[in-house]
Amino acid sequence: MIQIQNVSHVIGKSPILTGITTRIPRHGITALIGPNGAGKSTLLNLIARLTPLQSGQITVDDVDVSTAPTQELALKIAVVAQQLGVSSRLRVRDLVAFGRWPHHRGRPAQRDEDAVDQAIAAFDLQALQYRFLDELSGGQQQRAFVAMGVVQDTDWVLLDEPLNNLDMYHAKELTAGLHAMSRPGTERSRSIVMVVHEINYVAAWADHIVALKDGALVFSGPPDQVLTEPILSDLFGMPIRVVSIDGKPVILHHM
Ligand SMILES: Nc1ncnc2c1ncn2[C@@H]1O[C@H](COP(=O)(O)OP(=O)(O)OP(=O)(O)O)[C@@H](O)[C@H]1O
Repeated sequence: MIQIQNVSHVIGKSPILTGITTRIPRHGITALIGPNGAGKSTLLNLIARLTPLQSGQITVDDVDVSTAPTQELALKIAVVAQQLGVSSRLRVRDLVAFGRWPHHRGRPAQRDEDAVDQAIAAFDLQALQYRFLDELSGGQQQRAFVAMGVVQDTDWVLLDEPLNNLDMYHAKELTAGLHAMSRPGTERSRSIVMVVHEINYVAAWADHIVALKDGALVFSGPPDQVLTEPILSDLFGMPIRVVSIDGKPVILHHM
């Protein structure tokens, strides 16, 4: 479980997050939702210690992220931050293999190569694995970065907008793949925390939702409690309808 206790964050004099207290359950997919600028990426980066915590406390399975040794954290949490342009002449396979670094610390063994092979296959990257990253489309790059996060073989995988740039087929394949690997009871069950804007993917695949607005926690809980017309309309400041098709919620927001 991730426990977030009274976390606040400021940049300069601007409050970015205020007094966030919530829990993210082990296993399953947790979606961080909310409008642009709500503080979702900031919270994800604080959990992963990409941004130093200013106040409050965050523990991941009882490990305090502020004080945990880097190696311990790297074996517990993988993070795929938003990709803001890739300039490097790095091949896809080399990028994915970076995810194994916390395990081999510079001396890759056969099991590391096997893990890289598996991740490359799982994210449909075989045909692209020897291409340079700057020769890929945005969606192909996105899949390579997610594969690098998953190959790290951690209990927790944090992803910032992993569906960015993906076509419908690959968005569904990626989400279904993350969902499968997060089921409790499977051999290597991960807990996935991801920032998602595509609200119908949240409705279809999330097990738990954390909703933020203006740096504050608006709601957290299971989808059937959060994905309601009043909560979503208030969260995004627009009229939103929730209908049921084949017993599943479908969110209409474009009319
Ligand atoms: N380096 C920075 N300097 C100043 N303000 C920042 C900085 N980084 C982020 N912010 C501000 O912090 C707030 C939260 O940003 P954050 O990226 O966490 O939001 P978000 O919910 O992930 O948004 P989005 O959906 O647009 O990705 C925003 O108002 C943003 O402008």
